[in-house]
Amino acid sequence: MSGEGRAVGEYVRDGAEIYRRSFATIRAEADLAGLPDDLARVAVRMIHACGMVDLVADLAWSPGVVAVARAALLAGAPILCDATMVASGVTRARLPAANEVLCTLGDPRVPDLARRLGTTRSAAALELWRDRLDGSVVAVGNAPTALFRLLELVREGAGRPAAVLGVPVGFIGAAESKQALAGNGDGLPYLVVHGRRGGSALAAAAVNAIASEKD
Ligand SMILES: C/C1=C2N=C(/C=C3N=C(/C(C)=C4\N[C@@](C)([C@@H]5N=C1[C@](C)(CCC(=O)O)[C@H]5CC(=O)O)[C@@](C)(CC(=O)O)[C@@H]4CCC(=O)O)[C@@](C)(CC(=O)O)[C@@H]\3CCC(=O)O)C(C)(C)[C@@H]/2CCC(=O)O
Repeated sequence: MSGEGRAVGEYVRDGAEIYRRSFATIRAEADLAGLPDDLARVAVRMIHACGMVDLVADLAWSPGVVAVARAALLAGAPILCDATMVASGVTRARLPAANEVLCTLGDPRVPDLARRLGTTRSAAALELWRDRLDGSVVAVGNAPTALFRLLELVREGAGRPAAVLGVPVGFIGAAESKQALAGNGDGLPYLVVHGRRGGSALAAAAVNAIASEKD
């Protein structure tokens, strides 16, 4: 009923305290026991971005992926993002080497490329990654077709990312693209959330956690 319930004034206003309590709640409720320590930190931040403590059950990763991705960022690797939403979510102040954060989806050449290649704009945008792919950290949060295309590019020898954070969301191709990444026979380091769940916020949260040792 309107006018009843908690008074509007009673809520936590201290940002640091909100983060502290959130992370404590996640650590109390999520089953992080099976995760390496560095990945547990990443998982906490990803759960923080989506509110689902059971996300851990769908995580899959290649051994050492967090260390590999962090080393690449420390060495100045660019972060290649499928969606501007992912790129916008990356906290620049956390990046260890003022890393470039690149999303080519809005490039004016992309609509024509997509028509010519008969694919989505998200996948066509990766054609403009060719000279940046080697040693990069790739974050796919939205588009399954981008993740599929990335794997094709790697197969074609276009370049080899240092690590791929593959968490596209959705119903058509999302689960399959993540299975393809996790099953890649190219030894490409990866982190995925299997199934339909994912999203730009999760991809950005993973980058933010890997980028900095601060919570
Ligand atoms: C099929 C697509 C899906 N999009 C999803 C969810 C969201 N997408 C948003 C927005 C704003 C954008 N999505 C595009 C990437 C657009 N989405 C697609 C495509 C049609 C194909 C991608 C694919 O299947 O691989 C794609 C267009 C394309 O040709 O590539 C976007 C570019 C469309 C546009 O506005 O131009 C745009 C991204 C903009 C950017 O950030 O750079 C949503 C915010 C939806 C909304 O607008 O309401 C939402 C965001 C989800 C997120 O966390 O990222 C799905 C569900 C992922 C879906 C793919 C799978 C499916 O089952 O449908």
